[in-house]
Amino acid sequence: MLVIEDLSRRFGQKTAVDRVSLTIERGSFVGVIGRSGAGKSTLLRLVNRLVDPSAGRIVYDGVDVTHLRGKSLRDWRARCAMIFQQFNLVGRLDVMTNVLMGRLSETSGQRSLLKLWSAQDKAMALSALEQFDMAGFAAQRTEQLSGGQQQRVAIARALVQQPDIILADEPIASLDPRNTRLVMDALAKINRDYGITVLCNLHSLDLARAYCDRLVGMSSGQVVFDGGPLDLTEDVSRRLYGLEAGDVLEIDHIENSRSSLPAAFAA
Ligand SMILES: Nc1ncnc2c1ncn2[C@@H]1O[C@H](COP(=O)(O)OP(=O)(O)OP(=O)(O)O)[C@@H](O)[C@H]1O
Repeated sequence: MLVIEDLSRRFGQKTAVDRVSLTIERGSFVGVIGRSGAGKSTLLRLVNRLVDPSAGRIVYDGVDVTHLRGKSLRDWRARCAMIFQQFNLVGRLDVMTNVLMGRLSETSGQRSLLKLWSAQDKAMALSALEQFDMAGFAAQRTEQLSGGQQQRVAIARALVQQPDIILADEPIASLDPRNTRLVMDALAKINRDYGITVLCNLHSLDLARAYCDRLVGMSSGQVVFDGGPLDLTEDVSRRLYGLEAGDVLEIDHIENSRSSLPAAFAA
């Protein structure tokens, strides 16, 4: 279980994340939603300590990871794999090598420098690629793949890391609808088949409702909504995105629109 307690991060005068407290159950698929600048990316980066908090704590399975350093920090980062909007793959290397990079924390520095991956690591990488229909591209240079294919390679790399948590920061932001579905399906598969907790920042409310079992809405660094997909009514969405009645929302298919706000919305 991941427990975030009163977590804040300031950048100069700006408070990007403001006293956020959340308890994330193991195996859940949590969507983090909210306007641009709401603090979603910073929250994910705080969890795997790419950004250090100004205040608050992050506790995983009873262990405080807020101030880890050195090897303990590297171990923690290996347990929470990050997936980025821009894939962060090495384009000139082949797909297989990129996936094997996910095994780096388990491989000695010398062996990884010499690319002496074990047979077990290679089998694991190939199996991960197979799961996302990417095994046929194993020997291809990564930069020759489409965006959606590259993101599936990034997800395979995250999977071989054998993480407890996947932090996906707008993983489908630059993809077309078909690739968007393939990438979201890949994350759903990881979550379902391996019980890996997924925290995923999303701009699309339709996707958030379709894939996540819990939605956390942020505004000005604070959590202002925390509920299930059905709680995300049109009223809630309008408040979250600060829209006036009549503005066009990207969610057109909300069936259960109610005028009263559910308890999940912290007024
Ligand atoms: N390294 C930084 N230095 C200064 N300000 C930052 C830094 N990182 C984030 N911020 C600010 O913190 C606020 C939250 O940014 P963040 O990227 O977390 O929001 P977001 O909800 O992920 O936005 P988007 O959906 O556009 O990615 C913004 O006002 C941003 O400008």
